[in-house]
Amino acid sequence: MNSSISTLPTPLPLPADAPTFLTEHLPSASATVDRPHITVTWAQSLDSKIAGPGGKRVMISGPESMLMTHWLRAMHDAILIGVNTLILDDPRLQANLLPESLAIPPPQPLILDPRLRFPLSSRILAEWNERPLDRGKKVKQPWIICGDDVSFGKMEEVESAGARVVPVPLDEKGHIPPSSLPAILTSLNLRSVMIEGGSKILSSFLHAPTRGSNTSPSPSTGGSGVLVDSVVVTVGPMFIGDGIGVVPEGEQKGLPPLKHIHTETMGKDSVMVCSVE
Ligand SMILES: NC(=O)C1=CN([C@@H]2O[C@H](COP(=O)(O)OP(=O)(O)OC[C@H]3O[C@@H](n4cnc5c(N)ncnc54)[C@H](O)[C@@H]3O)[C@@H](O)[C@H]2O)C=CC1
Ligand SMILES: Nc1nc(O)c(N)c(N[C@@H]2O[C@H](COP(=O)(O)O)[C@@H](O)[C@H]2O)n1
Repeated sequence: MNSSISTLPTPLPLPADAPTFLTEHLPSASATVDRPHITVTWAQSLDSKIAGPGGKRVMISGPESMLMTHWLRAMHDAILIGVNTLILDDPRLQANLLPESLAIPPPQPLILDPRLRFPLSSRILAEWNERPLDRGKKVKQPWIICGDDVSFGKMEEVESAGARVVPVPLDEKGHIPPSSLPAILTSLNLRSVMIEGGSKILSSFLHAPTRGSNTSPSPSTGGSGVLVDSVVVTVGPMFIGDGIGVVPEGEQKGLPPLKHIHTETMGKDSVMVCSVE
């Protein structure tokens, strides 16, 4: 729909209070629009669940690691979730736990939504529409990546409601192809993205083999063909039992080898930073 390139403000240099293990190991500061950095992140229980039965949201992260997640959000130009997470959790996707005095802008929300099921009642859209003075500072416009076969009328309806619609070709599964994400980010002038879930999105991006042959290795991880550069996982000391796994049932095979970079204890939780080999 709206094909104009957006201009993002240069992010503020991150203040000293960001966790050093993030600033040291996550290269979003050195990422470029031509070679965007892709971080995949989630919070899981000891039995590898990210939500409860029926996708019910569970607070896995304690206050310390949740604050870390908001720093992570602030360190990326964009935050990406699947449409099911939007529908089930109705998240805000801001960096609102960071001290207000630092005036750190939130990441750009990107929703992968092939059929454009985006609920017009969603909180991210309401906050964008209802807080005009906070635009760009505390709230960002939701950008919805959908299939290019969605009807023009539907796209127009969502754009009239205040979101931006970005149509792209779908793959044979009817998904946004993970391999197309770097080019999508480049076209949207975004240097880095934090993929936050849910389960189907985590699986599809972690299984994605390559970024394409014409891209150079990440300067910081050295990873050559891999799509995902960094993985940041919060592990909370709890069992969820029945619930949504990190990846859906039957998709545990073929996940990539990881290289451990750092583990930090944050309150009750462990936070692991890895690169993808
Ligand atoms: N603990 C945590 O860190 C997090 C937990 N969650 C939980 O995840 C659950 C939702 O997960 P899911 O149902 O798996 O939905 P999801 O949020 O992964 O969305 C899946 C949908 O995204 C669309 N999609 C577009 N491109 C895709 C691609 N390349 N691959 C896969 N899907 C693609 C499809 O329409 C698909 O149905 C919720 O219960 C939520 O609470 C979500 C984020 C973080
Ligand atoms: N880091 C983390 N820890 C948990 O325990 C979680 N349940 C999640 N969930 C993710 O956070 C989103 C909600 O974010 P807002 O606070 O509303 O911005 C939710 O949709 C999941 O993506 N994350």
